[in-house]
This record gives sequence, structure tokens and C-alpha cells, in this order.
Amino acid sequence: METIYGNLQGLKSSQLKQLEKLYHQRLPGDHITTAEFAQRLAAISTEINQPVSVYINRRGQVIRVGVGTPRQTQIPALELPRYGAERLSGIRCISTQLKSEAPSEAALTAMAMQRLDVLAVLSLTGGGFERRGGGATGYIKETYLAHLVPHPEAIWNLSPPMSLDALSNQDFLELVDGLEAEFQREFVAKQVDSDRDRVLLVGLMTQDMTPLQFQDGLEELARLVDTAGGQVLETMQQKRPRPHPQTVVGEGKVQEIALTAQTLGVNLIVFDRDLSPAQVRNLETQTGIRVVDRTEVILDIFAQRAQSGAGKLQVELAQMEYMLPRLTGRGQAMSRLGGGIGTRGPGETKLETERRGIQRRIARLQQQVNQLQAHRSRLRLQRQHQDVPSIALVGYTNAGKSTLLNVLTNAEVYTADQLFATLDPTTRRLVIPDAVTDEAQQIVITDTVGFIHELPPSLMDAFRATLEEVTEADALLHVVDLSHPAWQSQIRSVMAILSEMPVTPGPSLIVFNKMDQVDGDTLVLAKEEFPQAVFISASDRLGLETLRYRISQLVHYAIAPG
Ligand SMILES: Nc1nc2c(ncn2[C@@H]2O[C@H](COP(=O)(O)OP(=O)(O)OP(=O)(O)O)[C@@H](O)[C@H]2O)c(=O)[nH]1
Ligand SMILES: [Mg+2]
Repeated sequence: METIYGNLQGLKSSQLKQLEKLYHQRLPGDHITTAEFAQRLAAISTEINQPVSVYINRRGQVIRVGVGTPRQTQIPALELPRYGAERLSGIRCISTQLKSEAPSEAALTAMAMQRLDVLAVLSLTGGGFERRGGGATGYIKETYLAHLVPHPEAIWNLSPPMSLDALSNQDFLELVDGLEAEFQREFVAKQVDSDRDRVLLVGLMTQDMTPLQFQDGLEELARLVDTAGGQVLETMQQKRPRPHPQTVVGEGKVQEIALTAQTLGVNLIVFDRDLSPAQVRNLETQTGIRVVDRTEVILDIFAQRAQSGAGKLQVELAQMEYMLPRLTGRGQAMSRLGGGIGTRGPGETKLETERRGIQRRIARLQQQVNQLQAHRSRLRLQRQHQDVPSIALVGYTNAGKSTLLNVLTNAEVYTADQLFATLDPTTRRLVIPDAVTDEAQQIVITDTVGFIHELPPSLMDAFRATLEEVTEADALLHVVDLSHPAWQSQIRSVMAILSEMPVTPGPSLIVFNKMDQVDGDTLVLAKEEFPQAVFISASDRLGLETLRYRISQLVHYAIAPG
């Protein structure tokens, strides 16, 4: 049985039969259509008084018949035989329309989303007749021919109205071969930076966030994508009271996203919030492009950064825990859509493995992380035996924690203007003048992974061995990048994460960093809101004397009995 797509309500069985028979037609490969086929389509469409759309492959076989416009009958991206910015899909559509006017924007958009070879639109006269000896005629008034163009200024080219003869005499092969050669050239030109993902960011502003929070979040996401190695080509946004349950953004926006992605040759769409497995599936099916969420980008950065065995172990655990509830159905779409951000790291090869295998793996990883935790706590115990007070550097990612550790202790921890430059904790000895006795005082200071707004829970759990360095320290230095426009919300995020830790961390001192980049108003505001804070510039070594003094005071306070 051949399926007829679209709205079949009210169609008689004889009419359905006529539509089904279209599947048996074979068209020549080198022409868009024959006049006979077009007239026959027009006759059926006139009889049922509805548009009809027929999809034909390069071999001239009819692969889909639908009642409705190209928009209403379109083939989901993942069902197209081939897909990608470097070529056309190998499918053309011939569609009838009852009115005599140029094809609608919606029809052209549908063409672009499916990367159709061409879209031929037949506008109908409203009547016609059957010739003696068979064959319909007189049903078609004029025709239009549309196809995609590879230039950045325009998405498609639409012909002026032309006769059916002119349409059926078009050299189809010459047209698509020429277009594909151009698409290929354009694609190669865009691939100069080929190992970077070409990314479209999508932000959804819901009613529970302020415009500022929303913008800060999007900017941070752009930095995360950049850090992960992607190239943000475009950012699109929508305002909705709450996310659409199936597709996060509304239906029209999904179309717009798909079209923009097609036009720009994007190979990855990143959403600024966490997505359910079903949402990812729906979005990928409708756009034909891989879709990942913010957490996946963060996990990808961690996967790229992880150096030590412990780091790799914890990243793999985080990836597995993230993946487990998302296993169903993702594998197929993923393999179809290629690699890049979100597919790297130790977890990658296990994607196809069945759930139970993953559960076993998680259990094993959990055990190893427990061992790691035990090992770290033994090290800490040794230190405590030696009565060396400990402090931990905490703060938002990129605040300057590692830079500060380096200038205080002459360490050589990797620092960079990147998010999550540090994953593995580093502990160093620090000798400072004792604030009370003025003698040399020994303490140890630990630098560790930075925090971020809404740190993914799977990372929180996986990195518990690392984060324990924070909760087990006698006191904390909370480093803040005061030159960052969102410094206040970054402080709140860090405090929120600290308060969620299973063990309450010790007392903390706020250290405002990057003073060399801060304007007077911000300084006044920060002093007002945090009168106890210390102000420094780690890179310019400003304020370090005061900081050493205040660290000593903090340690005395933290370890004072009672
Ligand atoms: N202008 C200025 N830049 C600074 C200062 N301190 C650090 N930086 C820069 O800020 C960036 C981040 O510094 P890191 O020390 O790597 O930051 P971090 O807090 O360890 O970051 P993560 O490990 O990613 O969490 C680097 O490019 C540093 O050079 C400062 O006082 N002033
Ligand atoms: Mg660091």
C-alpha cells in the first residue's frame, strides 16, 4: 500500500486510488517533469480542490505523494536520503496551488529546509478536460520554478511565471549539476576552519528571568562554545512564558532556526538550557542538525581538559550519568549527524552500548571515585597531623584562582583566559607572616575547578572528590573577577553551589580580583556590599601584602578552638 501524506479527510476512495497511482509513474531523469505528468497532477488536484505535492528522486521515481502544500507535506530532514550544506537532497517537489500567484514564503522555506533539488509550482485554472484517447489538459495556467542558491545574500531563486512547456523543457540535470558544483565550492571555502564546529546558539527567555540574566547567560554560553572549540556564527532568541514541551521554542521559530542553520551551513545547534531527550530528538528531526544543550558543552570542555587519571575518571562518570537517561533513540540520529562538541571524551565510544552496560560502568566508576575520595582524604589527614592549616581557592571559572595561586606560591599552574582551565586540584605550601606573632606561618593552599552558574548535577556528583578539597579546607578564599559585568550573580552562583555541598565549608573571605580592569563605580559598589573583602590584582601583583595578612587572620579565626 502506498501511503498518501497530508490531509485526506473527505476524499473518495476513487480519488485516493488516483493519488496512489501516481507512485507508479516514472519520470525521465533529465527533466523536472513532463507536461503529461504535470497535467495529470493538476487534474487530480482540481478534482479534489486541494493542493497536491509530489516528491521525485533523481532516478525519476515518485517517492512521496501528499495532499497539501509543500509545507504541509514536507519530508522530515532525517528521512531524506542525503542531507548537508554541501549538496542538495536529491529530491524535487512538484506542487499544485489553487490560486494564481507566486509560491508562498512557506513553500520556499519548506524547499530550503529539505534542500530540495527544485520546487516546481503549478498554478491551476480551476478546470480542464480529458483528451480523447486519454490524458488531461488545460488545467495549468502557469508555472514557477524555484531552487536554492549558494550565495550568502539570497537563499533561493524564484522564476517569473512561465508556461508549462517552458518548465518541462528545462534541462534539469544541467541545473542541479551546476548548483551542486557551486554548493560544493562554497562548502569547501567555508571549511577552512574545518575542525571547528559551526554553531548556531539558541536562547529562550522565559518569564522567570530578567533580560540581563538572559543576556549574561547567552554570552557565557557563547564563551563556553568557543572554549569547547566551536565557532558561533549566529545567535537566535525567543521570548516565551515557558519552554515549549516538545521543541523548547515555538514551531515557527524551529522553522526559522532550521532555515538559518541551512543558510549558514551550521553543523551544530546549542541551546542555552537543558533539553529533555525527546526535545533533542524532535529538534534534530525537524532541523536535520545535531542539537546539544549547555550541559553537554560543559561536559565536552571537561572532557577535552581532563589530563590526570582522576580528572578523566570523573569526567567519564559525569558523561555517563548525563547520558544514561538520554540513551533511547539518540544513537541513530547522532551517528547520522556526525561528531564534534558533545561527542568527544572518554564516554564517546560507549554511546551505542546498551543501558545495562552503562549502568555497570557507572557503578565501577563510582567505586573508583570513592577510592579517589578516600585517597585524598588520607592525604588531608596527614596534613592535619602536621597541624598545617589549609585554605582552598574557590570562585567562578576564569576568576583568576590559578593566577593567584601562582603569584602567592611561585607555582606554575596552567592559567588561561578560558573557562575551566583548571580541572585537577593543586596544593602548594604558602609561608606568610603570622598576623598575631609575626613569625613565619605555614599553610597549604589548594586551587581547584572553577564553578559556573547552574553547574550540571552530574558534574557536581562526579567531581565530589575534587570538591571535597573545598569542604575539607579550614577556610576559603572566594576569588571574584570584579571586572566581569555579571560579578554579582557570579558570587551568588558560587555561594549557591557551596551551600549545596554535603559538608558545610569553612569561613570564607571574598577576594576581588582584576582590580587593574575595574572602574570607580564598580569599586564603590563592591566596597559597600562587601565591606570585609580584599581587593587585588593577581596578574599585576597588587594588594598581595594585605591579602597575606588577611589570610593569616582568616586562618586564626577558622582554627581557633570553640
Ligand atoms: N586583567 C587581569 N587579568 C587577570 C588577573 N588575574 C588573572 N587574570 C587573567 O584571567 C584569566 C583567567 O585566569 P585563571 O587564573 O586561569 O582563572 P581560574 O579562576 O583559575 O579559572 P578556571 O581554572 O578556568 O576556573 C587569565 O587570562 C588570567 O591571565 C588580574 O588581576 N587582572
Ligand atoms: Mg584555574
